[in-house]
Amino acid sequence: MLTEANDIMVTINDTTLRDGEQTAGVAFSADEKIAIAEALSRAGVQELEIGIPVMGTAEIELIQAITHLHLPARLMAWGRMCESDLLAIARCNVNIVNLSIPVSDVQIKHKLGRDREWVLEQIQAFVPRALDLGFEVCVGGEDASRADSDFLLTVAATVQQAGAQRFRFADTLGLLDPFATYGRLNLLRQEVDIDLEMHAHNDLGLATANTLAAILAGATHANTTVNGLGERAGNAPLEEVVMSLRHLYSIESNIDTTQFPHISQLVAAASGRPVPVNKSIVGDAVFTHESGIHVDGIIKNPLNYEGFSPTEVGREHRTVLGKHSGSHSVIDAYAKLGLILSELEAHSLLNMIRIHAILTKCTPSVDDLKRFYLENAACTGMPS
Ligand SMILES: CC(=O)SCCNC(=O)CCNC(=O)[C@H](O)C(C)(C)COP(=O)(O)OP(=O)(O)OC[C@H]1O[C@@H](n2cnc3c(N)ncnc32)[C@H](O)[C@@H]1OP(=O)(O)O
Ligand SMILES: O=C(O)CCC(=O)C(=O)O
Repeated sequence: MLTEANDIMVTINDTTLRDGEQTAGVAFSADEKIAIAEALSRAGVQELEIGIPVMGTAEIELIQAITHLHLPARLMAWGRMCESDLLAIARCNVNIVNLSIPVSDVQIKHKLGRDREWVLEQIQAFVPRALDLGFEVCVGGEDASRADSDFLLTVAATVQQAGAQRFRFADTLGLLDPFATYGRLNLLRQEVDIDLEMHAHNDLGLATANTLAAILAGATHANTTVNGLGERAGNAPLEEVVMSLRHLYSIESNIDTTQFPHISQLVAAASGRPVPVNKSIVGDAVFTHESGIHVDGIIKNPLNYEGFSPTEVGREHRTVLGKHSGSHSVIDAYAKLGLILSELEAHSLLNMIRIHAILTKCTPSVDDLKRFYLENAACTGMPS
């Protein structure tokens, strides 16, 4: 049975600075990492996964630079569940350590050359050691979506018995759909009492949907990245998960969503990965309307064509003229220039606007509109 959505509390753990930076070709500078961490924390993101200490001294220094900011956000470092990574993490002042271990047979055998028993022994050995170092411990189940179902439950039970506070379910290859995600997380929820975190990848375009499904099934934490940055097709975008939770399920993450455009631009610039114009929530064009019927509806009442107000995410509606405009759009656009049109003038100008849009594939500028007005007046002999 579905959990009652309004009883659900979700903690966002944003991994832009870990999995986000793993995007091929992306490397943040120290200043960029600090600026992103500050912006996310200022917006109210509760947890940040900020790096991989075993990468070396430079990375540890960067992680330490962020811990020294004493941000309100709780900080997590990532490592493999092995000696070298735990020793490196021990040099960092983070609150939470994520110790990652493959849990699918394919990775246990073909990546590590080990067996299931070894995985359970590692968990039993390393979780207490990380706890002794004073960290809150999350065990990252890499490739959990391809793990044998019964073994995954044994892993989760072992994680709980070992004393860890959280198990991260990683759909490492982005292979699940929301129904399978719900089923997997629901079984885990019944097996253990510890926190569960969903880490989704977007290879099939389902990262947000799978993250929501995991939360409805009882996941307490959602791993996200700004703009959906991350390995290959990326992770679940922060802005999509937060807005979907709010608008689909009335689950409030207490994040200042008006900060999304700023954070998105910051990450886009630092990563060199521009935001597609049609990217939900933060794309440049997602609150821009051209179609005549839509613009007419928006002019009459924005509720006609908005699922949520763009002001909620620090944006505003924009209407433009083009091939699909109607006469109301034209009258409105000219009124904004102080020119009151008759119906007849609006229709003539609409024809000129359509021709312009077809020839140039651009919306007309203010200068174009003024020129069309004068040309139309000259043709019809009307006073301009
Ligand atoms: C799904 C994920 O996103 S996991 C996170 C992936 N992120 C990254 O890899 C980014 C940072 N990585 C790095 O800087 C480097 O890969 C390091 C420092 C972690 C390791 O570097 P190297 O020691 O040179 O090893 P390399 O990366 O070539 O190979 C990975 C090794 O880790 C092992 N490994 C992988 N996962 C685990 C694990 N959870 N526990 C233990 N060992 C692991 C592999 O088996 C391999 O070791 P092997 O040669 O003994 O088989
Ligand atoms: O094990 C983890 O913490 C998750 C690692 C990861 O990024 C993934 O599996 O996609």
